[in-house]
Amino acid sequence: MHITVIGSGYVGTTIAACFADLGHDVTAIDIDEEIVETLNDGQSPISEPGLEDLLETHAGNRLEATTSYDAVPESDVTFLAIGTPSNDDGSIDLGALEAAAEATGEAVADKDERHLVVIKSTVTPPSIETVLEPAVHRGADGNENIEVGMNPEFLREGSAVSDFLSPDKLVFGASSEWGTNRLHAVFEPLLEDHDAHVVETDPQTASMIKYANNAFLASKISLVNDLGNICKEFGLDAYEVMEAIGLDDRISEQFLRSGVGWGGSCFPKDVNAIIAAAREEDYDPAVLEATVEVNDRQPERMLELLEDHVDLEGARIAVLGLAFKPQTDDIRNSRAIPMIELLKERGSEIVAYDPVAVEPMQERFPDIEYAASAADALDGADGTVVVTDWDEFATLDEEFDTMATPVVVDGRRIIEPRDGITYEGLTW
Ligand SMILES: NC(=O)c1ccc[n+]([C@@H]2O[C@H](COP(=O)([O-])OP(=O)(O)OC[C@H]3O[C@@H](n4cnc5c(N)ncnc54)[C@H](O)[C@@H]3O)[C@@H](O)[C@H]2O)c1
Ligand SMILES: O=c1ccn([C@@H]2O[C@H](COP(=O)(O)OP(=O)(O)O[C@H]3O[C@H](CO)[C@@H](O)[C@H](O)[C@H]3O)[C@@H](O)[C@H]2O)c(=O)[nH]1
Repeated sequence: MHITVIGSGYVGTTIAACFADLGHDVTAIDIDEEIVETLNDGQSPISEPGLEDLLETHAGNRLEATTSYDAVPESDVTFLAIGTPSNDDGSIDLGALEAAAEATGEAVADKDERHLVVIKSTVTPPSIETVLEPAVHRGADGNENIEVGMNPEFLREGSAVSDFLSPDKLVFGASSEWGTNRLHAVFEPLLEDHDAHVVETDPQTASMIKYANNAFLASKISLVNDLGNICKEFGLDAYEVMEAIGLDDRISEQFLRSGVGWGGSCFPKDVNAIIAAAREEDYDPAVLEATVEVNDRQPERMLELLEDHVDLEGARIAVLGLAFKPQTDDIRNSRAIPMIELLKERGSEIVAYDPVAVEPMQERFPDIEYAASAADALDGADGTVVVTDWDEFATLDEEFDTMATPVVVDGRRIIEPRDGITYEGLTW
């Protein structure tokens, strides 16, 4: 099949490379010329394990990148993977996606065969029906051969390629049997090798499944954090408790790691967007609001634990970990951001370290000190907060002996407590 993928950001690049790997001919389209050039050079515009290899193999072969929409009518299916950033009230800004949807419609306005336009971006209901489908049809000038579908994406940063190529489930949102069959044809090479569940539904339900998925996972972590905070109050270990409840198949052992909370480009944006969409319908989503509230409180709780041992005014505090999770340099909504803000408010002198995410954080906080290693950050510090669970932090040991006062508050249960350091786990 020939697939066009519009938007070559995080999701677009990953799916374009993976579709090519599945044997499809792929045209990746982006308005950013630098991204297009990078892709055509067989390089990746984002850092993601395995992606560079796929691009090296398929660029100039089964994968071509361009700024032009000319390939759209020649293709069998078009995926739209454009950003849907947050507005101030938490709702999503559909502007860029709507413009791309309309331009896609224009590109297929004269097409005589049926064409499927698939929304890959995460969008709240009812926007497919109220904004995106009308934009495509407006562009296509009423051409009835054009159908709009929805295929939400569940990949995680740091494991995007393997998540895409070995999914638990695929969700095909289409408004006709033809649309569903088309999506089956796209994913057939993947389903030949992988036993994934396939959910066939309408586009609006497909868009809600994506939000329900992320809202459920974020709420699971917030619930675990709430329970973890209670465990800590009673001097109990939340990890021992969660290990036990994870043995219940109905709960599952995944996403039970309590700590400083969830960040990234998806959970915060998506939970706030579905809350805003619910409020728009005059529904008050109490559990989801509490999910956000618990998450917002965790960095403050960490500092309260630190304050039990260190007077923060003027103290030198090492922040270990700046990325929102390990294996990425992405700092979007990282818990390190509120942590640094809170430490600044308290008048601490901050020294921060991350194996890969120093540069983006320097842009966000140019006025704090950055260390070249965890050892350097700890040297002479009055206390440290561990915010990201990078493997290298698990091997820290004698580095703590160089601290002025070896107080460690661990937000990710990554440090091994031992004699000689004052250790506080956030929920254990
Ligand atoms: N990042 C993730 O892990 C992830 C996972 C699942 C779903 N999503 C969702 O997927 C969507 C895309 O996210 P992303 O992180 O890939 O976004 P992104 O911002 O990284 O990429 C969007 C790309 O679209 C391009 N673009 C903008 N307007 C265009 C136009 N008119 N024509 C062609 N290209 C255009 C931009 O130049 C950019 O390269 C969002 O809705 C997001 O919520 C993201
Ligand atoms: O037990 C856990 C698991 C995760 N986290 C935190 O949760 C956040 C998100 O982690 P993860 O889900 O691994 O990363 P993302 O790349 O944000 O992926 C989520 O968001 C994507 C974008 O929508 C979805 O496609 C994925 O399915 C969904 O997992 C990170 O800050 C983690 O530190 C915890 O605190 N405890």
